[in-house]
Amino acid sequence: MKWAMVLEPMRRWAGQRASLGRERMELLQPLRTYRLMSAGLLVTHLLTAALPTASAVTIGWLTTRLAGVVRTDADAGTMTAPLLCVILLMLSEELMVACRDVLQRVLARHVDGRARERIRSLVTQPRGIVHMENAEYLDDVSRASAIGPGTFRSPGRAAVGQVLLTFRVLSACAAAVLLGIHFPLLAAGLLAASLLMRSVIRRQWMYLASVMSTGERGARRVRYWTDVAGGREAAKEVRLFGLAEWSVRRRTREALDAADALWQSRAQVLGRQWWTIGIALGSAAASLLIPGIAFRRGEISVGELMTCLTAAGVVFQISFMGMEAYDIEYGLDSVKALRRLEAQTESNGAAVAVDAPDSSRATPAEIVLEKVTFRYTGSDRPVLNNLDLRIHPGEVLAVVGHSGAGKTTLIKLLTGLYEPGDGRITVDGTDLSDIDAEAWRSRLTVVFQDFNRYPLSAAQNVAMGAPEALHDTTRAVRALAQISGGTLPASLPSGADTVLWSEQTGGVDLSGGQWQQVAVARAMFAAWHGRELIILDEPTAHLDVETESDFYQRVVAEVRGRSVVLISHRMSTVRHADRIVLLDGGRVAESGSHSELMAAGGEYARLFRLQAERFNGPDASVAEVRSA
Ligand SMILES: Nc1ncnc2c1ncn2[C@@H]1O[C@H](COP(=O)(O)OP(=O)(O)OP(=O)(O)O)[C@@H](O)[C@H]1O
Repeated sequence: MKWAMVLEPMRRWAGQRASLGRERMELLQPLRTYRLMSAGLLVTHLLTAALPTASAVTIGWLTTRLAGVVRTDADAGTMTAPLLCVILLMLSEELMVACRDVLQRVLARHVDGRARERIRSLVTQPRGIVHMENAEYLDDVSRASAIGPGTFRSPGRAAVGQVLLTFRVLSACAAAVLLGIHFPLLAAGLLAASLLMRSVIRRQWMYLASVMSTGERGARRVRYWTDVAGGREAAKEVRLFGLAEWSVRRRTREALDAADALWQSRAQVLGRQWWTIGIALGSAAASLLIPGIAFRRGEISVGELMTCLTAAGVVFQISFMGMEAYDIEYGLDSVKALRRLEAQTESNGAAVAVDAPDSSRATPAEIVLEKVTFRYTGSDRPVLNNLDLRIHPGEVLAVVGHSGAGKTTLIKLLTGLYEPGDGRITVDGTDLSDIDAEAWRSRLTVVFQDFNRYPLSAAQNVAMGAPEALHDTTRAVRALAQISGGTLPASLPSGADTVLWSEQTGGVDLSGGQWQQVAVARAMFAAWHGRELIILDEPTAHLDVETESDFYQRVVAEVRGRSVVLISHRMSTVRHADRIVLLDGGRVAESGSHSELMAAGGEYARLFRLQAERFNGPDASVAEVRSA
């Protein structure tokens, strides 16, 4: 029992050391890619580690000669050789440090560049993005991507920092051996005390680094409120609603809250410094007194005294945390976050590619949703619940339903951005999860409600619908003209070449409706470039009545032959669809053509009448309903 009490902490300590060693070795892995530079770095390190010990010996030699000159009137020329050696060693040390620093910087940049590339490929992976809305995932993206010059997390600086630290320890050990020739106990004690001090300070910094790491979410909130308080996006509402002062106060409060935990931990760490100060004072006193007393007693010469004092100084230096220690701790945080992102991406399951992009298909695929259930992370309520839906090849399917019914979620499942929790989606009988995500994406196009607005020309903004055909400006302009009845390109200062970004000279910003025309033109352009499934989420929400009334002829008829999924709250937009489904309670509650659903007199008919009444009054509604 007693043995167990002693052995258990030792076992735990050994386990911690081993895992620390593994983590540190992992930091060095990326350096293997740059063998030549890494070899150069090792050479400069070896020399900079050996030079302080050599300097200690030479300073002792010089002091002995100096004492000889002073005491015995010996020829001053005897000092020339040791003096030259000291100067040469000092210059070499400076030169080596300069070379080492340059190599370190270049290597760190290379490693960071690779890490950034890896993060980019992970966060832009084509499949399964539901985890991206996870706060933990976003924390890890922030931790992993805050790298490079000017930021404190850098796997590159951590790697070169680890090499530097190893050589600093080696240099301290070499100096301890030199000191140990005369004072073995002092050398062993000083080395142990210096390493202990370093370990205590390191633990404190690790603790602070972990507090900083958990502050990512707070930092994101501060960035958000900074944008609200001073950014362009929120400027209109902030000024109109008189929110300027309030938003600045809110930002300040968020910033103080975010900093609070760190300040408290810093105060805690500072309060515990007496420990390290005590060890430092004891070590310094022993390093000066023991050789000093030995010299007074005549046990060592003045040269040996100088050698011992210089060597003790080199050993003692290891107790100080250089910048490399912070680089290691913070960089390690970034490396661990990257590993977690990799694990998360793998757990999302990279699909086996069984299908190739095929834009030359004669008919679009049949898409079937079988008993699909989906709930968002952290929510018990399924948004889609045992949903069955078949999208026939080439049909125009309208999806309607109340706000929050799950229409946009359905799109994200169809496009493979999300994966069903239960049930499955098949494309011509093949499970969507078995189809290569990128190949599937190349067969469809989507206009989301919050589509992207690129700071590019109008034509390029349209052509982003089929990036492989960015050069095809003719069709991009045609799509834009088609959706706007020719008005949009004509109204722009440089036509379709006008950059849609007011911050660029000659650039302009568009109205909400004009932007929507660009987005819909993007879908048409994509259809002309072989996309077989066209998904439009509220494509007419911002369009004027005239453009909306022509929407079907201008857009849907134009992409006939492809399957179209059309989501809209505007019944006038959806009524011409081949089939309309109404989502309710996570399932398809009604399905049929406009006239079938009107005849059935269900929820769709009620919603249609309600909208018709609003536009035309109750009488017109009756006429509209009859004619439907
Ligand atoms: N990222 C998310 N995390 C958690 N819940 C979400 C998320 N996105 C949507 N939801 C929830 O899922 C439900 C369905 O949302 P969805 O956007 O699919 O509805 P919708 O039918 O498209 O609504 P609308 O017609 O207003 O666009 C809503 O209750 C919404 O709160």
